[in-house]
Amino acid sequence: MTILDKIIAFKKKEVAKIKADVPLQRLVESPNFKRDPFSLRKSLLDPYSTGIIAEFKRQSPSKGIINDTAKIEEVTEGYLNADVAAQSILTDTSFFGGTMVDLMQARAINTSKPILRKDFIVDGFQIVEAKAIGADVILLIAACLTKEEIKNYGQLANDLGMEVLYEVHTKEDLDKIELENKVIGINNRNLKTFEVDLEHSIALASQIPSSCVRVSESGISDPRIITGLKEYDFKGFLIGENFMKEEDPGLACEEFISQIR
Ligand SMILES: O=P(O)(O)OC[C@@H](O)[C@@H](O)c1c[nH]c2ccccc12
Repeated sequence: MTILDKIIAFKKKEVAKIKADVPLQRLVESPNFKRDPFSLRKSLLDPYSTGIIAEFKRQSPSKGIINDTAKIEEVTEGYLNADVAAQSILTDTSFFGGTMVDLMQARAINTSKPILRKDFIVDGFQIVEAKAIGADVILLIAACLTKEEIKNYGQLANDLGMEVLYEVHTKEDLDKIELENKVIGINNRNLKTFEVDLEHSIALASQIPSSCVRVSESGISDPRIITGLKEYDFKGFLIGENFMKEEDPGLACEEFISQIR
């Protein structure tokens, strides 16, 4: 059993429990439900966009604790000051140490840029929940969903006015998605082995139609990597640990961005 299988099995139980406790109606009545989500696609395609999607991540199964003192409000302010294209916030608690409250607190401060709810979506309920906590974008990880689930969950997110970042790591993942006009994130990290390989991502990028917006995720720690990835038409760059490992992630992000302008 891989760690990804373990996470998904755990997630399914967790969601079943929350679903039994929280009526959908309560989510729909949340004030965030009325806001018009920001578009990740638009933000990444803006000619002045830095393309950086900066993540708030306290820990991960592969790295253990990354930062257990950073405050979501301060990091959000720092990332916005640094001029990120979007924020990504882990809401999984058991494996990544994030919470839905983190996202809600970030939303209260972030009134201009898209927020991605980074979690393992295994049920439509989590998509409604994402909207209720103030997310603009959800992540759908192709490796842990069927073709039908990807289509249905993508449709549900769009019906709620949200966008989807479709995450792939292999050609099989890509084959499960109706690719046209989608925002596709190539995860440089294999979620089954934790191995990071940028070359693999670049090779996979050639299989993605030009109507898609390409995002490169994970293991990016050097501004020169961004320059290289731009040559392969990547428009978004999802960076977590490289910022979060610093005491002041917002400042680290600002310094990074000053080197790619
Ligand atoms: O910290 P990194 O190596 O910069 O990676 C960020 C992000 O890509 C990574 O956290 C991630 C990518 N896909 C995921 C799916 C679930 C949880 C986390 C992730």
